Amino acid sequence: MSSNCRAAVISGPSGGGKSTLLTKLMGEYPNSFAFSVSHTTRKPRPGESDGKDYHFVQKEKFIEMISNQEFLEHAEFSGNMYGTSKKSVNDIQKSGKICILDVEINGVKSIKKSDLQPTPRYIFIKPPSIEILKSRLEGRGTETPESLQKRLDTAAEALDYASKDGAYDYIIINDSLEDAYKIFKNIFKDDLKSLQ
Ligand SMILES: Nc1ncnc2c1ncn2[C@@H]1O[C@H](COP(=O)(O)OP(=O)(O)OP(=O)(O)O)[C@@H](O)[C@H]1O
Repeated sequence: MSSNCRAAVISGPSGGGKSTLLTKLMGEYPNSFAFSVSHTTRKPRPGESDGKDYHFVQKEKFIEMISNQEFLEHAEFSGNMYGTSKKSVNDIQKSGKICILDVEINGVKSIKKSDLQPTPRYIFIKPPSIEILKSRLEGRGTETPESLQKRLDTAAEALDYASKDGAYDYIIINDSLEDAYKIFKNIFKDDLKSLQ
C-alpha cells in the first residue's frame, strides 16, 4: 500500500453534483477514499459520535487550534465553527487512502495557502448552466425560494473564481452523469492502480 496519497479538494456550486459523483466513486471503491473528520463547536445531534461524524470541541479549544495553525481551513456557519485539521488529513494520507475534502471556495483558497503535502489536486464540478443548476436544486426538493436564491448567488461567485487561470487542476462539466463520472474517476486512475 502506498503512503501519503495526494488528497483531492472538490469544490463547486451547491447542486452541481459533488455528492452524487463522490457517492458513486466511494461506492465503487469503498476502501480507497475517505473523508477527513472535521472539528466543530456545534453540539452533537442524536446518533452522531465524536471522532466519527465530527470531532466535537468547545469554542475555546477551537480558537486555540486556530491560533496554533492546526487547521487547513475553517469557517463559521450559523453561529458554529467548522474546520478541517491538518492532522485529520495527514492521518488518512498515512493510511494509504485518498483523502477527499469537499469544501467551498474560501476553503479552496485557504488550503492553497497551507503547507499541505503532497500538494492536493483541485477539482471543480461545474453545472452545464445556471438554469440547469437551478432546476436540479429545485428537483432535489431541499430548498426554500430564499435558500435557492442564496445558492445561485454563491454559485455565480464560485463559477467566476473557477474561470480564473490555474484556479483548479480539473474542471468537470456535470452534464451527462455517466460522462462526468468517467472523467472524475480517471483523475484517480494511477492512485487506484497502486492502491490495489
Ligand atoms: N449529471 C446530472 N444530471 C442530472 N441530475 C443530476 C446530475 N448530477 C447531479 N444531479 C442531481 O442534482 C441534484 C444536486 O446534486 P448534488 O446533491 O450531488 O449536488 P452537490 O454539489 O453535492 O450539492 P451541495 O453542495 O448542496 O451538497 C441532485 O438531486 C442530483 O440527483
